[in-house]
Amino acid sequence: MTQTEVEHPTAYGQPDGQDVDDEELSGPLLIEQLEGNGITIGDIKKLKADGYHTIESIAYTPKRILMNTKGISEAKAEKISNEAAKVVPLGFTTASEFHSRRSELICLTTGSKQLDTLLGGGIETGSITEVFGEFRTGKSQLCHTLAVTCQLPIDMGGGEGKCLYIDTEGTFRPNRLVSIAERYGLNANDCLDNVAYARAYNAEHQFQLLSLAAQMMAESRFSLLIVDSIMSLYRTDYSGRGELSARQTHVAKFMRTLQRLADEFGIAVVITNQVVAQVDGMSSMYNPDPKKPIGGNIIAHSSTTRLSFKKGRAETRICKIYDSPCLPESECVFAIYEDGIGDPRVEEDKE
Ligand SMILES: Nc1ncnc2c1ncn2[C@@H]1O[C@H](COP(=O)(O)OP(=O)(O)OP(=O)(O)O)[C@@H](O)[C@H]1O
Repeated sequence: MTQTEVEHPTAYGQPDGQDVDDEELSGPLLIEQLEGNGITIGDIKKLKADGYHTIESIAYTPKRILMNTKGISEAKAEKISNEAAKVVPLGFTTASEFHSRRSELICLTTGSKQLDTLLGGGIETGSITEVFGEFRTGKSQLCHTLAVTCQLPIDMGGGEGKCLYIDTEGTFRPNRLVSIAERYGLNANDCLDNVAYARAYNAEHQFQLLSLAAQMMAESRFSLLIVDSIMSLYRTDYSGRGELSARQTHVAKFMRTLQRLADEFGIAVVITNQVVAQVDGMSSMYNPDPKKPIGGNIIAHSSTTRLSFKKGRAETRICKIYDSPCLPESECVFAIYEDGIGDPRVEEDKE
């Protein structure tokens, strides 16, 4: 994506601010561009109804899954897939080309310099970051802060995009965004307008919301998708032991779709997760307070970066890198304030 110069801290899409020039952003390719060569507008409508809004989404999906769309035959799926593969690069690239693409990756600031440093710049776009920890460890507070910072100009640690917020526990509080927006000098109303909020009521609904999300992302620039929290509805909707396998299949489908959205739209995906006591003997022998995130291997393997949050003294919290493809297992201290996540203040700062 081309970096857009923004002189003042203005929320994305603000009429009075220097707006993002859509022409400058090399965004995803809309699925409508596939029309022709035997692919009709009717086929495109059918795919859109199933949540495919970009050529990237087609290119990243196996043919047999495309065939699950009503009215798409095997031959048609083959044709659509081949056409998508002509425009979306799916082959090998050199490590240096990949390295230069990665160095252009945008990171969203968490509000805390120490936490950003720990994360190698902030929350990475194009991948899934999972934040887990006990209640009141600041998971939702981080989500609220990111919902604002993702709107900031890139040179201020933002992603110049809107935020999509899926709330499964009813803990979203827009008034928290107002104080965080003020901290960054953003207009609070514009900031709130740039957050698309949905309350998910059951696991099926949580999944359906991703289809709507894809449609919205194809229409305007988003830089962040939050799911707070990922497993809570699964825990209530699939409560019996016998339902575990069905639950994990559904969770896998949900996570795959999240990753597809991250790839397709270059957005950061942040999910929060709860923890349960770890019961196996070995871990409790070496760890006095063994807690592990829920969701098993499916969540573990589909989250790119996994962060563990713990309570510290007063407003402080500790973040530990639990799993990352490129970051060491280190930790840092951050704090929760009225104006969002920040660095712990020394005594004289507080007065
Ligand atoms: N306006 C505020 N100013 C300062 N601290 C706040 C404010 N609002 C909430 N907090 C602090 O944030 C903490 C709650 O964090 P958060 O809501 O992120 O928890 P969580 O990790 O999401 O837990 P849960 O699983 O219960 O949702 C509390 O300790 C609370 O004191």
